[in-house]
Amino acid sequence: MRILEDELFPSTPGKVKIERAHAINRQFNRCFASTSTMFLWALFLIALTASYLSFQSFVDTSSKYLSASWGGLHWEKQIRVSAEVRRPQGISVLVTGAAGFVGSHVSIALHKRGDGVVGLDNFNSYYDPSLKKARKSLLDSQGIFVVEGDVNDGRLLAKLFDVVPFTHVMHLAAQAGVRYAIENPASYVHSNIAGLVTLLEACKAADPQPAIVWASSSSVYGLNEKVPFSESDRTDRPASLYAATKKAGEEITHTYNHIYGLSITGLRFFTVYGPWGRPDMAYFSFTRNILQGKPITIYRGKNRVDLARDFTYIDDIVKGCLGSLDTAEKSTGSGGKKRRPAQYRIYNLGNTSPVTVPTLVSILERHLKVKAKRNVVEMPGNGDVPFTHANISLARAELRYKPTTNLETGLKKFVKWYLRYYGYSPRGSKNL
Ligand SMILES: O=C(O)[C@H]1O[C@H](OP(=O)(O)OP(=O)(O)OC[C@H]2O[C@@H](n3ccc(=O)[nH]c3=O)[C@H](O)[C@@H]2O)[C@H](O)[C@@H](O)[C@@H]1O
Repeated sequence: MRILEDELFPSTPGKVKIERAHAINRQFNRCFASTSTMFLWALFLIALTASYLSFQSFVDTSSKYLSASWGGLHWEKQIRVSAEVRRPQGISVLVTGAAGFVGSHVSIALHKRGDGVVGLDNFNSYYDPSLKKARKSLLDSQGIFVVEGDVNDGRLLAKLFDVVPFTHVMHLAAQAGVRYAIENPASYVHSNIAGLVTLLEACKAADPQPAIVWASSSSVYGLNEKVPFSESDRTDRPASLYAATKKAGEEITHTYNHIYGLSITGLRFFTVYGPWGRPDMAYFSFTRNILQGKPITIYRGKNRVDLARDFTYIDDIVKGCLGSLDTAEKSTGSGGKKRRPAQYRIYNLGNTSPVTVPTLVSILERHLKVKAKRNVVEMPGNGDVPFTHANISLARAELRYKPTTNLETGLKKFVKWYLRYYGYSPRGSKNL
């Protein structure tokens, strides 16, 4: 091979002898012949790969189409039936995050009073999806249809508005949790910012445009120290990325209200708890650990001050959500333009009586009849704030919001549900 190379590419051009030229020629022809064979083989392989890839993408596309969890006449019929209003002056509501904690409760409350409800949920695995599926089964059993899909799916949203002229959207789908933002920041941007914008785009384009009520958070008050927190207080110092995305949501919704005339109400929820709650929250994970005899970690603030939260019971929050939907004015835009200014509101939905975390644990111990193994540590700098406390005068005046369940009573109901749901016998030992 080296000889051939030397001959074909002589170091001194023009020194190839004539008699050797034929030999070179023969070798060159042989070589060319084998190169062209290789070339043909290469072409064949490329063609084979290309056809394999296009076949693969065809299979992908068609299987996506065939296995798509939405679409089709039967699906549309289910949506229409679920969205049917069964009372005079009733509303038809698209509830995002319907298999979530607040979403499932709100959906049931709306359906019970005769409003039309269609749920949307992506059933992600931020926490045990089997709990979300169980909530969905509960909704199914009451005749509420939940579409499996993401708020980032603009096509799906457009289709839903195509099938039903929803009067309202209750937007509760979000990446929740204050401290998880350290681990997975992108999920907050994906759901709380990108997802919100996709939803607002769909609402803007819908005809008629729905009125939107959505979940902001008490965490927007961040490092605010003025208590109780009022809607007019500063919210420009968030302490976590979660809070920052909720604050961004308030600004983004304002923009859509201003430009497109969407009627928008933002609700700042204060640490909502109760039956069918979220396993990532302290009251829930404490209960699990206490029952399993595992230690719980209680964070403590600077100078050994206990952390406190304005824990708010789910039924009170549901009343606040329904009050917001009922008082929401119509959106004023169409075809991408607003005809006149539309309603824009923000409310605190809290309980107005903060309780410290150690007190929360003591209440749980009483209801569970088990002593907790307390491990008190200094609050890590991962987004927590020392306390929350809602001023609810505005919601009281305008939504007739009036919380009635204190932490003692609310946790009793939660524990009752927890023991039953997870199969504990009345004596406290697990029934599995
Ligand atoms: O009100 C809100 O804005 C927020 O309320 C909760 O956030 P958070 O108040 O942090 O609720 P938990 O995670 O249940 O924590 C409650 C308290 O327990 C403390 N904690 C939590 C976990 C733990 O292991 N130990 C512990 O002491 C926290 O520091 C906090 O003071 C929700 O998780 C957020 O989605 C919601 O937006």
